[in-house]
Amino acid sequence: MEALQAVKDMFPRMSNSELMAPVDDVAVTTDKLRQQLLKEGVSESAIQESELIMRNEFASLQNQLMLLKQKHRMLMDTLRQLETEKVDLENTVVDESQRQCKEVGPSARLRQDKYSEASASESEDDNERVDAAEEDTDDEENTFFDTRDFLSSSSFKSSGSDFRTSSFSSDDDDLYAYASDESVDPIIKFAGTKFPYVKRRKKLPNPIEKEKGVSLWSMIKDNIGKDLTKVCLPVYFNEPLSSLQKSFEDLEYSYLLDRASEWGRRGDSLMRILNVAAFAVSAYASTEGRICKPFNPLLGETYEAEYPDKGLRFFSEKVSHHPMIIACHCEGTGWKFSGDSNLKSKFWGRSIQLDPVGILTLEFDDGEIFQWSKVTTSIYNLILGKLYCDHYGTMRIQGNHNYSCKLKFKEQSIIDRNPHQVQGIVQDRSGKIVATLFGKWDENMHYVNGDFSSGKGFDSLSEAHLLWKRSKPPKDPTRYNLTRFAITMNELIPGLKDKLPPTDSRLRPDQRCLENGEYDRANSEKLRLEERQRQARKMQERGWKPQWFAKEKGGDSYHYIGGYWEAREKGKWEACPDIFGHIPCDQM
Ligand SMILES: CC(C)CCC[C@@H](C)[C@H]1CC[C@H]2[C@@H]3CC=C4C[C@@H](O)CC[C@]4(C)[C@H]3CC[C@]12C
Repeated sequence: MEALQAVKDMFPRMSNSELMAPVDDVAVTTDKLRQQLLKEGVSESAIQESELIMRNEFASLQNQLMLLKQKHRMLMDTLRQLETEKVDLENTVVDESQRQCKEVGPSARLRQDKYSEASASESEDDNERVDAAEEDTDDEENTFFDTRDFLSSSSFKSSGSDFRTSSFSSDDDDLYAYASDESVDPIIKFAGTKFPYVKRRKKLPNPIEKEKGVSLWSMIKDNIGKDLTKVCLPVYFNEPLSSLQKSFEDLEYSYLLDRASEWGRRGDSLMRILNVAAFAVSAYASTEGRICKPFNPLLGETYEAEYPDKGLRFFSEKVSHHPMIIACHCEGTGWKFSGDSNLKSKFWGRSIQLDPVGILTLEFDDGEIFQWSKVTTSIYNLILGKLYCDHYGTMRIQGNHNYSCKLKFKEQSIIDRNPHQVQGIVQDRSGKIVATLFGKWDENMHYVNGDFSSGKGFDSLSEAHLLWKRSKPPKDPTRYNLTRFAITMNELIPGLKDKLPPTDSRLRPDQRCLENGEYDRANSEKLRLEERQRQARKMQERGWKPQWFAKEKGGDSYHYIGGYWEAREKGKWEACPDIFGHIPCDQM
């Protein structure tokens, strides 16, 4: 926050009237010139000609000045707009770091020690960059060998043809990547693929209005004259998904959990944790090339995703506005996944660093539990250049049985020819490394048995197995760059609308308008809801409680209290307020 303030102070704030004021009339007089020329005995006509020349010269100078002033004004507005975006982004994804520091509860402390150290030091010295990845001074080597070189070598066997199922349309093949490894049991191969087919859309609706140009200026001019703090970021920067829906994106590759469940059932806990690790990495795949902001859900907004085609149902709710926390709960086939997410941010001028706080928990029906936290994400080029994000740091997947896993996400450097690398190891209770993982968070993950964490011995290596491969992008990519899975998330499939509570993200009007390409309406609806959301803090202070999640006794994390699907069965939504409509006076 301090850093943000410091940067803000760097921008001089001129009032709009100052900026728009016409250039003061520069009085140009030729009197002195005339007198001089008269003294020299120059003729009247020559004097008049000289005066004309002078006046013309000044007029063109004045024109140039006006143009410069106009350019200056545009630049100032651009700067202001950029500043607004920054602040808005902060508000959406971030919350007061101090508040969070104070609120570090037992569950947060459960996380890896190094990580908590990093967050604690933040309040002491906000300006010192604490790099979770660098901080990790573990015994193992930190070197990242070049997986690309390795993957392209002839010793690598498991790429080639991936597993395909016939029960899916041609569009859906490629979904369940699996090594062409004959030894893999077909039951494992088929785990997570034998679910009923549900017809879902393959593209977003065609935009009703023409897409607006990417020009920042087109948006700036709409905001001229507004108080900086009241300017809301135009909907143009949003993608037609809420953060609640975005959290469901982590489950795109849920078949990895189905496989993990099946492996464990057969007593192979190593294969189980390898699939869990691949799942944890796969959650990042959809962030590549995504540069729009998800909608910030309203307090109490919910999102349900019933996906029998993936053998799961997912539910999420925004449980707190300050700090912004989203809780989710997902029931799969043989497993349950839950967590709450809250982002701590640091602003570095041209980039923003987001540190997710909170633990994700995966519990298999046989009682095996895995817990991990997400790594740091940074968004670069906020001011100039192409916006992109990177994920880096160490992720520890802690299991309650035999194995635990450590995954390192390599931080991208400016000249990195091979970014997005992830490498990991699986250790047994005694600390022995039993398997090595490697890949890229936006491409694939492989494993080899044994310890290859130093990268040595890879030449002689003949067996690397594919665990996960990112599925191909949609046929009709939009400017939001949504994955095929994300495209399905805001769809109101036939019959669904009647079953939803009034709090579901799919019913949020501005988001729906944006999806339909009605940009102007989307903007005005967004303004209305944002105005409404300003009441949220007050509501929370007056003891507002989430509907479907509750804080653990003495803990800090939210847990699903149940009842959502039961209420849905009965259509009992009386307790769900109409959050997208107009606010009743008694709640103001
Ligand atoms: C509008 C302009 C200025 C900014 C656009 C910012 C985009 C790139 C930001 C806004 C919110 C961000 C997301 C917020 C939260 C998470 C969860 C984290 O565990 C992985 C990264 C991820 C998924 C972020 C990816 C980048 C993201 C989508």
